[in-house]
Amino acid sequence: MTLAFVVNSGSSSIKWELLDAASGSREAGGIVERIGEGGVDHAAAMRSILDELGDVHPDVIGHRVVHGGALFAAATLVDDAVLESIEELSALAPLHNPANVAGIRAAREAFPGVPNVAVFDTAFHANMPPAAYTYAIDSTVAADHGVRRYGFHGTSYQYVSARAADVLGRPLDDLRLIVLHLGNGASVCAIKGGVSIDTSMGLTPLEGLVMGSRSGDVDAGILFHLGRAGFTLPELDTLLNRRSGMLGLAGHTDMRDVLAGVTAGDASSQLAFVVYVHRLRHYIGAYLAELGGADAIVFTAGVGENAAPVRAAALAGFEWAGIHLSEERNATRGTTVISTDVSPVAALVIPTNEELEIARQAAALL
Ligand SMILES: Nc1ncnc2c1ncn2[C@@H]1O[C@H](COP(=O)(O)OP(=O)(O)O)[C@@H](O)[C@H]1O
Ligand SMILES: CC(=O)OP(=O)(O)O
Ligand SMILES: [Mg+2]
Repeated sequence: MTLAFVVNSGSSSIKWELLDAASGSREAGGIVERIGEGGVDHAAAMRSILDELGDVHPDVIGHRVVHGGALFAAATLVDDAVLESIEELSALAPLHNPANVAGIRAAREAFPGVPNVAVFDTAFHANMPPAAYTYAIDSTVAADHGVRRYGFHGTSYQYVSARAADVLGRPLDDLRLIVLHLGNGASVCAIKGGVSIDTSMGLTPLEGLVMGSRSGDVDAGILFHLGRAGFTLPELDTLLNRRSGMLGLAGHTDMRDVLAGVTAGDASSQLAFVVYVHRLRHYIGAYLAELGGADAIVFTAGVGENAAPVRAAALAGFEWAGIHLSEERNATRGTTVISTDVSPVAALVIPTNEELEIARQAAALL
């Protein structure tokens, strides 16, 4: 048994678990939400988690670190130099990396001598081809400032793609998968033989899909237009990262509220829903082209695992590509295979487990 303490620190929450990395058996766990509201910061949240944890002796501590930049292509044992690099990458992920650094500092202090491992969201995408990760801007400016596409949610993609191969009973090496990680932050990944060949998030976790409060893809010209109208840089950052997406369109970040609004006939919720789905379909089509067809389309994370109407709308009319959804299976909670028996492309719902994947990768470095 390898007892792992896992800290999954997001922009506004910390999920934690104490588990056996070998068996996956969970000893304790919890979540602190709404960090940043009411004076609670990530350091205070970590102190309350450590209090709740009490007198335990983990063999290893695994941390989700969102941005590893071009420096980290795999999970890494944390020393002072690594911690400093993660801190320097905060410029590329200001909502996430400072929280990850605070979590690592608190864990080192609470458990002296226990190894800490950083597991990066970006690592899974480290082998994307240049055609997918290069922005067509002045190459000197891009090189000087680390401006390229990195991609995120990689720990989730790694876990879910391996599970998809289990479900399909085929080796991951042979599979073309389109995985949609639809949480509060959301992205999609084209995975060929277990390798990410493209993903919708870019330099930061802002690009791509419509999210709870993030816009996803927009014309960069919008920034100049609003800048000339007097918006400051921090205001533009807040606008696109915190006041856009479903919140900006419908007044709710939570898909449950948007779906309730759709049912109640609320016009702004209906618009938010069709914009959200339109973007999903855009990427499914693009990744079908990039992969040369798919063996499975996989839904995961809060929205992907729970919102049947989103899955149905995302895959409607894709029969031409061999995707045949079973309405009945899709509507039945807890069903893994939601395509029909004759569908050439499988549609799957696979709950993600970033904590278990982090525990395994952390334990593997001991
Ligand atoms: N039953 C449900 N129906 C629709 N959406 C849901 C349901 N349960 C959760 N969600 C959505 O999942 C989101 C959270 O997903 P999660 O993967 O936990 O996100 P994150 O890790 O980014 O916080 C919520 O914002 C909510 O919109
Ligand atoms: C990278 C990212 O968007 O993370 P989250 O979904 O936890 O906000
Ligand atoms: Mg998440």
